[in-house]
Amino acid sequence: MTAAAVTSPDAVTPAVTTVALPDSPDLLRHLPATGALSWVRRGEGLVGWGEADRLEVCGPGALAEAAAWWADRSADLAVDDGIGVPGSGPVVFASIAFDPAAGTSVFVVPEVVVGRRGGVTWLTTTGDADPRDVLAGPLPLQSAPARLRYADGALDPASWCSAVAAAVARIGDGDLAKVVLARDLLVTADVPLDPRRLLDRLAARFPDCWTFAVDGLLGATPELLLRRTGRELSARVLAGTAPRGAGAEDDRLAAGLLDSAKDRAEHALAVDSLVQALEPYCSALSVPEEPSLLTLANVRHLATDVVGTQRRTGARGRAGLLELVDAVHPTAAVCGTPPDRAAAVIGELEGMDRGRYAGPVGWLDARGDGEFGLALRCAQLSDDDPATARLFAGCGIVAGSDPSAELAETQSKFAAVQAALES
Ligand SMILES: C=C(O[C@H]1C=CC=C(C(=O)O)[C@@H]1O)C(=O)O
Repeated sequence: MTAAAVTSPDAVTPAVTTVALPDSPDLLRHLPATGALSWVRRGEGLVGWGEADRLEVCGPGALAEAAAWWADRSADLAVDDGIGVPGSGPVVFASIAFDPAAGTSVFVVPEVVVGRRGGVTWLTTTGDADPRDVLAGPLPLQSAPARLRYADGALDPASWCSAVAAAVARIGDGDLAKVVLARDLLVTADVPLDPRRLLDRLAARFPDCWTFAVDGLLGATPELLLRRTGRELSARVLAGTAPRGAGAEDDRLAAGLLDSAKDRAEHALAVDSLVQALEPYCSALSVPEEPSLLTLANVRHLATDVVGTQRRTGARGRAGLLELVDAVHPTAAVCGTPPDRAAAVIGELEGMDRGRYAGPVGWLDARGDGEFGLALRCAQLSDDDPATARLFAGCGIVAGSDPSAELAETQSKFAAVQAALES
């Protein structure tokens, strides 16, 4: 069966030009009020806007279809790239559904991109895009909403805790080893939400995360699903979370996370799922034996940075980034172990459509380099009402998980976007 795709009707083959820009330390401030595209960490990355081309795709084979579409489109472009680094020249931003066979994945080729890497800043334009707005300098942000109202999403807290208890019982019965259960929270502001303000606040509070935006899904994710630079592949796997505390309590919580057998088991399943999927594509793969701690403003995670080299020959050596993403997603950081049983339990117990939450999000260039994170700590802005959004947070459930502790963990994770909305 082929995937159902919606593309721009009369795509032409425009010219793509990349030129150096004077240093521009705050990429996010260049974004216009609507249509923000972003992948920024510590002031480097890419922002974009406008749509030179777009693909929406859904169904079995969706990512293979998207890869063929991008190969076809990018091969046709007349490219003048005076910079020649990953992310310069033609790029496509992507936000892939958690389940690409059932949900819609979105690919956007911007008209304008501003990028920064290793202190070098550039501007890429496609077709007749007019870059004068960029060169005019950063735009002011709108003021924060005076009032925000929160409402339960699909499940209220008590029902979600029952779902966690049911998952723990399934794990106890031996049906599966781990499942990631998520919940959503609805937010309504007294004024339209300003995506630029949200991105600005997220980037300031979460410098170690990737601040992303594609087609109204905005967030700051700490988890790198897969980066490809030439034949080098890298990932940051996260699973196992502790709250932050004040003073000595914070140190105690950090030590407790590193020592927690439950969190280590939950983490190991996530690392194993990535490694097993990536290994066939690699001639070398380096996986630290012990996880490290990643400390964020709201939570701490167990983290493992994996680095590999893609095979030089054979079909797997030629696999593009989207094929690799298709192979590794969903890891047990967002789905579970074994993945098919975990996906069934998610469908049965979560009571909501994840959409693009917990799906791969990032960018890809015409050389095949790119970066994909997992869309976590994020908000889906509503198409219908610009003052409302849906926030998401999930937790890995394993043997011994306590529903009320998992509920508290979702609240700590929601706090990332809530703080950005409120400041
Ligand atoms: C599914 C989420 O987080 C994942 C990533 C890091 C830690 C996780 C955990 O400890 O449960 C989750 O696996 C989320 O933030 O919505």
